[in-house]
Amino acid sequence: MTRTAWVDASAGVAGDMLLAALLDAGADLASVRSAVAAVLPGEVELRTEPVLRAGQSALRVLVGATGMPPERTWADLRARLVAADLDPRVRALALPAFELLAEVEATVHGVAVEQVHFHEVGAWDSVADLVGVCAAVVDLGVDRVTCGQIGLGSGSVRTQHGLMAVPVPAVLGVLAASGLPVAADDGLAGECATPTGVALLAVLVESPAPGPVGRVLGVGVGAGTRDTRGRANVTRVVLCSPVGGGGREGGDLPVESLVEVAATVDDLDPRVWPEVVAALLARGALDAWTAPVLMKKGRPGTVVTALVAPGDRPAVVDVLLAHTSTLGVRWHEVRRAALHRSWRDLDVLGDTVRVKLGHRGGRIVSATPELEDCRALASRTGTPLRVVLRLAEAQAQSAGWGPGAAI
Ligand SMILES: O=C([S-])c1cc(C(=O)S)c[n+]([C@@H]2O[C@H](COP(=O)(O)O)[C@@H](O)[C@H]2O)c1
Ligand code: NI
Repeated sequence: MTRTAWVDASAGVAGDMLLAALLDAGADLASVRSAVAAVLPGEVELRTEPVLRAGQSALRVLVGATGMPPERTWADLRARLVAADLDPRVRALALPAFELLAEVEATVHGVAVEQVHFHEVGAWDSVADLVGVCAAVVDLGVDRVTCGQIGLGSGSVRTQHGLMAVPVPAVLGVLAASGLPVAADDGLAGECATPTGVALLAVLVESPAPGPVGRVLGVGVGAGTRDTRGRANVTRVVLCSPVGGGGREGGDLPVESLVEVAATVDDLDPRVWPEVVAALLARGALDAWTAPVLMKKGRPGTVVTALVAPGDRPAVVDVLLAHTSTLGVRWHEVRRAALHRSWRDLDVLGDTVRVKLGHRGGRIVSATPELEDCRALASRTGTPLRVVLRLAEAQAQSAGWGPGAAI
C-alpha cells in the first residue's frame, strides 16, 4: 500500500527530532536499534522518553555513547556503511545523506571530501540519528516523503570551530544543494535546523508540500533538546494513505488503515489469556481476541490477535512479548470500513445507559446499549443482565433509534 509521510519542520529539524517523530508515528525501535548497531556495533545505546515541549506531548530520543569514538575520515565511515549488515534500502538512503554532508563540509572547510573528518560529518550520535531515521522510514513502509517550509532559527551557535551564525554554513550548503523550502520569517530563536536534519530531508523529501494529503493514518511528534516557551520545539511527521479512487474504496463509508498484530502460542497457562487481552486493550488495541488452533504435531494452541492503529503497534508488540510465552510477533496491514458512530444517553430504570448508534447515509443501522453501563445497572438494581439489556434495547427503539430512522 502506498504510504506517504509529510514532515512538519516549521519549528526546526534535527536528526534526533526526526528520528523521535518517526518512532512516535510507529516505527519499530528494535529495527532502528539493530540498523544503528550494524553500523556502530556496541558503541551507542538508543532509548526514548516521553516529554513535554511547550505543553505538547512529544517523544525524545537519547543516544548514549558507550566509549570515546575514534576520529574517522568520511572514507572510513563510508567503508563502514558499505560493509554493515544493513537492509539495502536503509543503506541506499543513509549513504547519500552522509555523502551530502561530507561534500558540504568539504566545501565549507576547504578540504578534500575524502579527508573530511568524522567529527565534521557529525558526531557519534548524529550517525546514530541518521542511520536510525533511514531505518525508521523503511520500517514504516513510507514510499514518499514531502515536507513544508523548514524553520531555520536565528542568532548564533557555539561549535568546535567557535561561534557560527544561524543558519550554519553546513545547513546553507545542504539547502543550496537540495532546493528544500525554508520559512521566510520563522520567528525562531537559536539553531533550529541542523546539518544532519536538513541532509536527511534533502535525501528523503521528494517534493515540498504545504500540508499532509490523503487520509491521516498516524502522527508522530519528535522533541528537540530545548523546551522553548510559546512554541513547541518539535518536528512532526504525519503518515497518510492516498484517498484512492475518489474515496470510493469503502463506498460512502470511511476506510482506515489498521494493523493486525498476532502470535501463535501453545505453551501459556490458559488462565492467563484474559489478562493478555485486557493488557492489549489497555495499551491501545482497538480490539483483541484469541482463537483456538491446531498446531504442528497436533498440538492445541491459541492465536492471539490485536487490531491497532499503526502508531500503537510497538506498544502492542511489547505486550505480546511480555505477557505471553511467544518468541515472535507478526503483523500485517488491514483496511477497515466502519459505520459512522455516535452516542446517545438513555434513561433506564432511573440510570443513564449510553447507546452506541451505527449510522450510514444519515440513517441508523444499529443501536447498541453499552454493555458496561447495563452491567452496572443490573448489579445496582439486582436485575438480571439479560433483562436490563432487553429493556434498554426496547427503550432505544421507542426513543426513535431503530434501524432506518433518521439520525
Ligand atoms: O564540527 C563542525 S565542522 C561543524 C560544522 C558546522 C557547519 O555548519 S560547517 C556545524 N556544526 C554544528 O554542530 C552541531 C551538530 O550538528 P548535527 O547536524 O551533527 O546535529 C550543530 O550545532 C551544527 O551547527 C559543526
Ligand atoms: Ni563544519
